[in-house]
Amino acid sequence: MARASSRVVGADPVIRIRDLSFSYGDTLVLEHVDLSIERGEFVGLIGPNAGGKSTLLRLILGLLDPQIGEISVLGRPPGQMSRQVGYVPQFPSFPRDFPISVEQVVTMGRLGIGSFLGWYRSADREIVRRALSEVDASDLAGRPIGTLSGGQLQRVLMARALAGDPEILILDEPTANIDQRGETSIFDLLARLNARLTILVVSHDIAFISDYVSRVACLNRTLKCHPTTSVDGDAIHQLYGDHVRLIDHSH
Ligand SMILES: Nc1ncnc2c1ncn2[C@@H]1O[C@H](COP(=O)(O)OP(=O)(O)OP(=O)(O)O)[C@@H](O)[C@H]1O
Repeated sequence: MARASSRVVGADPVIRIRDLSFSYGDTLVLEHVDLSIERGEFVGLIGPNAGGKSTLLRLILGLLDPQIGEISVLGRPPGQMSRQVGYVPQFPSFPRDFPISVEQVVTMGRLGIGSFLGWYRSADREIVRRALSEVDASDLAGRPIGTLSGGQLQRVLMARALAGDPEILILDEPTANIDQRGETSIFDLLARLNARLTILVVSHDIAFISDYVSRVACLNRTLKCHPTTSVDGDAIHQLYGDHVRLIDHSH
């Protein structure tokens, strides 16, 4: 099993968040959040339900605008850098007979990048083929998207994000509906991708992700960062009570 990245991470923030606060109406969801993620980092974002994790991701993706504070992605406002950010959303599901193949889903990751007309077409197909191969899903290319298992679907959605040739990969609970073997295999794949991509992944499973990530950001309206070495069960229970899943994967 791959373990936390040993890459040298320099002072080159790809995501910088300063004093960010965000409310939905009267409900304050994020308060004075500061976070700087360096190029090459593999950061786990954890926290209780409704702690604001998905909201923070939406702000980083430029789908929401900060009301107070600043976010920059690769030195620019988030919405301007969407091509450089690959996103794998939470719990997607498709009806079994949804008439789109895996290859077509991954090709959507090229939308807005190349033209699908003329000579770009074969280049796009080659990139899609490579993305599927990188996530070990080449054999799924012709399958209808609705017939995949949870783990297969996650890999395909990762391929879709990779097809856009991003610098940053953001995943919202990629293993929420997957058994432990599938979870290990997805995180081994992320560890491999971390050789060339900065990764931010939301998870509830702190014990598991500690083996992979270099840093854990704990979000419960406010945010605290910990190096993985200092995150233990007691620390997490003090912060969140029983809301965060702690699983011993050593068996
Ligand atoms: N579009 C919205 N309008 C109003 N309130 C919202 C909206 N989206 C989220 N919320 C609320 O904001 C809070 C934070 O939600 P968010 O989805 O960011 O948390 P989360 O940490 O991702 O939760 P989970 O772990 O359950 O996915 C919750 O109370 C949620 O109900």
